[in-house]
Amino acid sequence: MLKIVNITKSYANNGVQNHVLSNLSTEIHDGDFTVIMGSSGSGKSTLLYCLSGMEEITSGEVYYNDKAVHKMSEKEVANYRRNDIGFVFQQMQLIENLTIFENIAIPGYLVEKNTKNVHNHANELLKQFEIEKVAKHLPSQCSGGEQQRGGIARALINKPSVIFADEPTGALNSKMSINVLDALTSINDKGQSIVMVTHDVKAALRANRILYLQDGTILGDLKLPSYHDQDSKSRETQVISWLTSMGW
Ligand SMILES: Nc1ncnc2c1ncn2[C@@H]1O[C@H](COP(=O)(O)OP(=O)(O)OP(=O)(O)O)[C@@H](O)[C@H]1O
Repeated sequence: MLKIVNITKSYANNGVQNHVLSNLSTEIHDGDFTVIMGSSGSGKSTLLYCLSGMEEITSGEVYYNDKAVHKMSEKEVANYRRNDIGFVFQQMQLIENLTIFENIAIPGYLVEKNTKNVHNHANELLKQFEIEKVAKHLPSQCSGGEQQRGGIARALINKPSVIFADEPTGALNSKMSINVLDALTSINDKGQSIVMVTHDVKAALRANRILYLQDGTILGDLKLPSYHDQDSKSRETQVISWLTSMGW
C-alpha cells in the first residue's frame, strides 16, 4: 500500500543541515497495524509526516498504491490527505469553537456533496466510538479520551484506507489510553490500515508489525500475530525482549 524507497529528510537550522531520515526504505502493507518506535529524535514523527504528505522529503520516493506522493502538486497532496488518509495527532487539534459533531462532519462536507450522507456517517462514528452524548459539546467540555476518540472519528469521516496516528495516547491516562487503543484496534479489525508512532509498549502490543527507528533509519522490523491471536503475557514478553535487543 505504501512503498518508501531510499528516502532522506534534512532540515536546515542556521545554515547547518540536520539529517533526520537517511536512506530509509520499507513497505507498509494493506490491512496492517504498523507501529513505529525508537528513541526520542530518531525521526518517527518526521517519517509519519513525510508519508502523509505533510512534509516534503529531501530525496527518494514515496508511493501510495500507484500514486507517487513525492511528485504530487500542492493540490494533489491536499486531495491525498483529504481522500486517502486520516491523521490523528497527540494533541487532538480539534477546533475549539466547534462542537464534537461539527469537528467530525466538517472535513466530510469538503469531500461528499450530499450533506445528509455526511451527517449520517458522523452519527455512526459518534456511536461507534461511544461519544454520542458529547456530540453537542465543545472540545473543552469533553474528557481527553472523548476528545481523542472525536479526533479519530474525524480522521475516519472520509473513509480513508490508512490512518496515521502520532502518539495518540501520549496525553491520556491509562484508562483513556485503553479506550483509544480499543477504538484503533476495532478500526483495524474492519480492514483499515494503521500506522502509529508510540513510546508506549502497551500501545505497541496492538500492532502486528513494529518498526524500530534509530538515527533516521530502520534498525529492526518485528512481525507479530494479530493482536487477538496471541495471549497478552507472551506478546508483552516477546515485544519487550525485542525492544531491549534494539537498545530501547
Ligand atoms: N520542522 C523542523 N525543523 C527543524 N528540525 C526539525 C523539525 N522537525 C523535526 N526536527 C528535528 O528532527 C529530529 C527528529 O524529530 P522527530 O520529531 O521526527 O523525532 P521523534 O523520533 O518523533 O522524536 P520524539 O520521540 O521525541 O517525538 C529532531 O532532531 C528534531 O529536532
